[in-house]
Amino acid sequence: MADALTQLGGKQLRYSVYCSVIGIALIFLFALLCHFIYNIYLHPLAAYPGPLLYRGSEIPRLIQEWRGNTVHKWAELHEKYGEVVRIAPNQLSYISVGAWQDIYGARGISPPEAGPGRSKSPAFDDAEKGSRTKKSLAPQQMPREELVFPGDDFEFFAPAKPMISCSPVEHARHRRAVGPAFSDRALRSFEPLLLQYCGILLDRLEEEQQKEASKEKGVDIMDWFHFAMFDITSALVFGQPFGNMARGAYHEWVGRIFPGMKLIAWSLVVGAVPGLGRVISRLMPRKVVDEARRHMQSIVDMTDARQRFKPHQPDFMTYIHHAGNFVKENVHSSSANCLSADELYLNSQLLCIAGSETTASLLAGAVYMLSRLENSHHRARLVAELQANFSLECHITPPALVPSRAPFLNAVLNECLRLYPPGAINMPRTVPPGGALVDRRYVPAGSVVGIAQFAAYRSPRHWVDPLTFAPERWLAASASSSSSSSVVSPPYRDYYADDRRDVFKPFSYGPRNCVGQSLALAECRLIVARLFWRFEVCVLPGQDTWIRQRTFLSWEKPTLRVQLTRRDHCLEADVVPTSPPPPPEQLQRWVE
Ligand code: HEM
Repeated sequence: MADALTQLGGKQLRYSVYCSVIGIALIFLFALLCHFIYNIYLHPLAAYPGPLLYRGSEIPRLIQEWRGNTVHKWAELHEKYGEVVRIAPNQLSYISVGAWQDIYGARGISPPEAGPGRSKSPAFDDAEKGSRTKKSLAPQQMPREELVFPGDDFEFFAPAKPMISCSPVEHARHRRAVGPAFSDRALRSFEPLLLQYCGILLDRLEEEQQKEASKEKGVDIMDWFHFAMFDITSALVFGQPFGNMARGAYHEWVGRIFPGMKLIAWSLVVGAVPGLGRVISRLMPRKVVDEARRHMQSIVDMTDARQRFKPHQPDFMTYIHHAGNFVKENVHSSSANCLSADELYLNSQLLCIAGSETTASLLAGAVYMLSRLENSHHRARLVAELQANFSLECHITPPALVPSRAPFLNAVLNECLRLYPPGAINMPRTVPPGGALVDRRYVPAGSVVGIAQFAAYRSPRHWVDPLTFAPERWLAASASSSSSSSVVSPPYRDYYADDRRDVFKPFSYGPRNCVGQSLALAECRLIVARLFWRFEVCVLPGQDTWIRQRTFLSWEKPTLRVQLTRRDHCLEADVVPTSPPPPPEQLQRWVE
């Protein structure tokens, strides 16, 4: 009897536990449903178009981020829904020309436009007042979206931030401190270093190609572009290279970058789910956290080591203003122009990654595009331009490759940046208090907005034959903007006349645009020109889908196998500079 009663009591208890769990789950689902319905019908962004699930819930966007599929998905959605798409309840993606100025421009908040059917929003009055009062404190720009990492384990040197994610006021100081390293004078002084590393890259590629194993398998030029660009940038940041090219393998620090990017991208997805971030951070294996700490410690060691010696040629640190290794305060006044030690470490890491990953993408994109069978006439035209201009490889220098002197080379690079932009993911900004007009429509404060470069550059709304690799479209641009019409044949000029070239800003725009643009272009022009001058480059079969890549902060680039054959014209030629490079003050300009 007692047993039966206990059994009955146990059953009842289990029953009431089940009921409570089901009840809580139902309440939770009901709350989610209400939130979904609110997002669809009542949210301030309710009037913006987009797929139902994306408008109602954050989950579909997070799934795309997790899968590394955002750039392709946003391109698909823009084709379906137009120039602005609501990709999450609180987030808008744009591909229109006007959005560049409104989101990234120095005046993040545009003046309201009076016009038919466009009433001035009361919220906009606040925005205008706000912008007037704040003007004296900071240049008006939309702040970057605050990224949420799970836990504090990956927030090294907090509260210091690197220039790419600091507040608008701090950002101006960072740019003043770092800017001199990218001045015309500084860039000219880096020329000997670029020539030296470009020479090493080509020689090492040639050695690799001659190895028995490479006869069939070819050379993985993707790895070699990574080796070279991380070597160049580390030589510029730390005064000495990582030594990837010398070793023919990744330096330990560089090797951690690629899985690290994926981990950061996934951490941001996890961090975006309320509550989940904390849980995951507690469960995060200590090994991962220790690895991240070691990674950051290497940056500190390399940056500190650079302060103790003077490299034999100028580098970024020759020009960057910083407050010395042990000064961590007193640099935060808005009129200062130097970095604290922590900021220097964070910016060293930023420069190292931003300066290498992106250029390696552009170089690989150029090799892939030019080597495709259907583009062989473009490759022939590039080689013809190089052969007409240069009889020796050592004559190919950054000043000799500016657009006015090597128009087709520059057109090729532009076309690669269009079809395969290294900064492909949306660069998110948060609309400041008071709201903003983006592309002539009001967007409330707190919304996240950004341009989808990949989608914008492949949209038939903006480009004639958008998916065709056609460097001529850029020659048409230069022909119409200059008096010289001899560089382009008339049919091209007419055919691509409707291209919206003003939407093309692969280095972004405004106060937070790419500080390394001129350096990046000089590096890529030099390497592509010398590579195609010296070698016939042939991508091995079976790699047609190489360009269909996922993105985890940057492109996840697979191997790219090529065969390199030295051209006849340089069998006998002198490919090594015979005289030492001239001193920097005698070098010509290579920024136009
Ligand atoms: C083809 C090569 C490159 C491309 C396409 C590119 C593109 C970009 C883009 C789109 C941004 C804006 C990112 C954002 O707002 O979220 C950016 C920022 C930046 N880039 Fe580049 N970049 C390239 C090469 C370089 C190089 C060579 C360096 C330096 C060595 C560099 C250093 C930076 C830095 C420091 C920032 C942050 C600027 C700031 O926040 O003020 N980049 N880049």
